Amino acid sequence: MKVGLTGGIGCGKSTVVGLFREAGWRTIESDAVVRELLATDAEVQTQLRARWGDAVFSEGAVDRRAVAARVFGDEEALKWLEALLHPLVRAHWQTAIEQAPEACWLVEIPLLFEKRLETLFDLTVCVASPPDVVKDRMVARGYTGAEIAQRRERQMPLEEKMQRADHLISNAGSLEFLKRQTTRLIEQIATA
Ligand SMILES: CC(C)(COP(=O)(O)OP(=O)(O)OC[C@H]1O[C@@H](n2cnc3c(N)ncnc32)[C@H](O)[C@@H]1O)[C@@H](O)C(=O)NCCC(=O)NCCS
Ligand SMILES: Nc1ncnc2c1ncn2[C@@H]1O[C@H](COP(=O)(O)OP(=O)(O)OP(=O)(O)O)[C@@H](O)[C@H]1O
Repeated sequence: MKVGLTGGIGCGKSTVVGLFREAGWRTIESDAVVRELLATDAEVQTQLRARWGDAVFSEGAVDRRAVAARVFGDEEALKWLEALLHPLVRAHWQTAIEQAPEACWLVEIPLLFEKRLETLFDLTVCVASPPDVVKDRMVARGYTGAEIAQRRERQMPLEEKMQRADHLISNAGSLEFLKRQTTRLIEQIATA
């Protein structure tokens, strides 16, 4: 079973991934794979340095905030970064799944529908939170309102993701509420 998980920025994707993992699922988070590539992949770092120089490095490591400032307001720059990273991210999760194709896999992909990857999965799940709730949670994590808005503008509207997904999880309330729905969904998938 292969499930693709998506949702808007800060809607709770990573939290849902953690709940599936606790339930014994194998999980992959695209955002975490990207962070790993930026932190450790020499070729990716060489490409970033060739494009933006030392301005996107801090003490030898990629400065993600500096990269974000360059790409989220510049469509061409974002396209370039996506072309560099997306094939590597996709190869990462496809290779992992190939090694245990019969296992239950949950793959978190923020741009699941934007990049038309949904056909690669048996089921899709969207986790959704209202914009004001997202803002409070993301500001608490150090993002500014402008940074959140810029990322959101680069994504399909959340309502459309919700309509396209096979299952919806509402993360408008407490963590307990989120956990109850996710547990119920995991049971439903297991017995389907
Ligand atoms: C620009 C980068 C360095 C900023 O890193 P940062 O740690 O601040 O953000 P993080 O990676 O945790 O992403 C946070 C959220 O931003 C949104 N986001 C990230 N990349 C994109 C994108 N290409 N388009 C739209 N939204 C995006 C997602 O909702 C994501 O969950 C990083 O997001 C990046 O390299 N993005 C390009 C690769 C990509 O498309 N990743 C997302 C799916 S594979
Ligand atoms: N129901 C909730 N109640 C309180 N805090 C929550 C709840 N759900 C998520 N959070 C917190 O909100 C923040 C965003 O959640 P999470 O990281 O799971 O979202 P995400 O969709 O993966 O975010 P991103 O788009 O940045 O990758 C985190 O700090 C998380 O701990």
